[in-house]
Amino acid sequence: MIDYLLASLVVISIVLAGANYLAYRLFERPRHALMWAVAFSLTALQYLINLVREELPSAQFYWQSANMVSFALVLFALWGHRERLNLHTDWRYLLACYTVLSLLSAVFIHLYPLDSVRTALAPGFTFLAMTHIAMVLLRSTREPRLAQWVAAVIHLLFGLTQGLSAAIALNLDSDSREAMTQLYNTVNFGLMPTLFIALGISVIFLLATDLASRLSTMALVDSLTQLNNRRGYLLATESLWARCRRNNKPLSLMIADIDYFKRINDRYGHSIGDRALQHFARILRESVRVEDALGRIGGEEFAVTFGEKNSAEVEAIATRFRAALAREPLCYGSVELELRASFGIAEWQDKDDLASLLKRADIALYEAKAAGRDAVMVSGDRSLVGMASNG
Ligand SMILES: Nc1nc2c(ncn2[C@@H]2O[C@H](COP(=O)(O)OP(=O)(O)OP(=O)(O)O)[C@@H](O)[C@H]2O)c(=O)[nH]1
Repeated sequence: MIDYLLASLVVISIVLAGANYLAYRLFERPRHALMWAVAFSLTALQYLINLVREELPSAQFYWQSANMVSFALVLFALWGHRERLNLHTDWRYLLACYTVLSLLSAVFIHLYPLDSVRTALAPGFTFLAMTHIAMVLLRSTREPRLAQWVAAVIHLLFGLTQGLSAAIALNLDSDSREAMTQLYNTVNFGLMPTLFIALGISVIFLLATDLASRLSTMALVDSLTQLNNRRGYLLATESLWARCRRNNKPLSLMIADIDYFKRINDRYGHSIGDRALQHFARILRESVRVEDALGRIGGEEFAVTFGEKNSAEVEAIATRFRAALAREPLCYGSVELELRASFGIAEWQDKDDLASLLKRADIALYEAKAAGRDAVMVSGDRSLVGMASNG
């Protein structure tokens, strides 16, 4: 019966290792997925060692190998979680931890054979590591929170079961050895497999939700400048718009378009053109507040929506931004490029919807370009009247 259970756990561990490895290969190669793949492979090995226990050369060999594999798999699992949350982990510290634990295990198997300690070492360490994982997951501010909370609770439950195993194991050398062995087996083979499977699923759930949130970010963010793309910008603007409307506050929109950008591409090549876009985006980001909605809405066209600001205030921001552009030319190798841009600004009026506001800012931009470029134009009442009647 126990052999069947162990064989199933070997297969399940291999499946979980494969799923993690696939996640690693198929999507941007996150290192933590690879570490978890190694951890689950080692878990498969550990269950296999248990399965073929009788065939091994000696009990000491069984205990030492089972313990060493167990320490390694737990360390890889922990490392993977820390890596996923961008927490610095010194591998030398992990190696030192592994060496000390393996030596301790050897001492209690060979030098001072103590059933209780050699049995308790692995679950005791797993308890500490799982508690640590649960804590870092709970403290993490990374999205998605729900998947992390689920994983934290399961890791904590798994850790507590391991802690219970360790506590029972520490009493193995007492008078009630038989009862303790029975209790130890009940926890290990009754409770642990279910929690182990739940833990494996929670890790896959973490990878899947990470992937989903990465994909939705990619759908809203421009990969070149890391600003919102047009869709992301419109979404951000809609929520800003709703807030300003609710609070009866002004809202203004600015479109900025780099002048003669085609010439930069033609003269210096596309990669310098890309750098110019990144340079422009960085200065623009630094010129606005985090709460403003900012995005790259076309090739060399950027837009910012300012909550609680009227057009005169935004005009002043545009002027400051132009000065920053002049102060900070793009320097790349021998190339030194001073970027210039034209700006169209429109302030929200009662009859505006987002499309008409954007259109008015666009018309003002067109006027700035027509007036010779490197200029800021604010949408006037005349165009406002025209837009409002359009719609
Ligand atoms: N390097 C680079 N170029 C891009 C990208 N997206 C669009 N472009 C180029 O941007 C240029 C835009 O050219 P135009 O629309 O004529 O604008 P312009 O030369 O800035 O002229 P004005 O706006 O009238 O001052 C085109 O040559 C596009 O190929 C990009 O992601 N990277």
